[in-house]
Amino acid sequence: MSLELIDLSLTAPGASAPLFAPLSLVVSPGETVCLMGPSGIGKSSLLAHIGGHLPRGFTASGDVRLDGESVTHLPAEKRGIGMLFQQAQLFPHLSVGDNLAFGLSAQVKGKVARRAAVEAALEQAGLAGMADRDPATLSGGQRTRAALMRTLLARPRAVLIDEPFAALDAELRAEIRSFTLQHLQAERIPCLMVSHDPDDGAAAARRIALG
Ligand SMILES: Nc1ncnc2c1ncn2[C@@H]1O[C@H](COP(=O)(O)OP(=O)(O)OP(=O)(O)O)[C@@H](O)[C@H]1O
Repeated sequence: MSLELIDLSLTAPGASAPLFAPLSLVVSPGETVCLMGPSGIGKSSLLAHIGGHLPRGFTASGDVRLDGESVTHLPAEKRGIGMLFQQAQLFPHLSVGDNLAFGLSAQVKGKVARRAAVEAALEQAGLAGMADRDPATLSGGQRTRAALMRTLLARPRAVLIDEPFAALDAELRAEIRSFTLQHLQAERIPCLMVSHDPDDGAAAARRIALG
């Protein structure tokens, strides 16, 4: 799987000029590219655009391709792109296991197979036995790992992450960062990560600056 951006450019509502110079980039299978740049340059808006969630009023030009196929005109739910944010968003009304099952690809059929896939993902994330827990009872690091597993279970074609480790303390941040990047690499999923943290940049395969 690869994620390709071709001459991508965004203009904020009411602005007369694009936010940044046209961006062209290929993110290879399993590669994580860290996107850096000053506050307000449009990093989060760029991720939103790639994911198909660009807020109303923005205009965009250029193309987003997955494995060479243009997805620019597809709605978000048809792109197969997973997103992870700073506040690991688990549904508070569902158990941890049901949160992961919610992400699980429809390709996994049957109750038993789906439960086994969730159990295996929990175990990989060091969350074995926590399927029935309420997300509010998890630590920040456990929540982030659970959110990552929910994203991976959907078998995304690419993953976009926005400041995903910023809310964690320094020690946990390093652990969760390497856990996340290793999983994306193992699954050969291309990843674009927005971060201000130089350690995130150093852990990524490449760094690019918007400007
Ligand atoms: N709904 C909106 N209407 C008008 N302008 C907006 C809207 N949302 C964002 N912007 C503007 O678009 C620009 C890009 O915002 P964005 O959040 O993508 O930047 P960023 O690089 O992610 O910033 P930060 O690093 O501070 O999170 C900013 O200048 C912001 O003011």
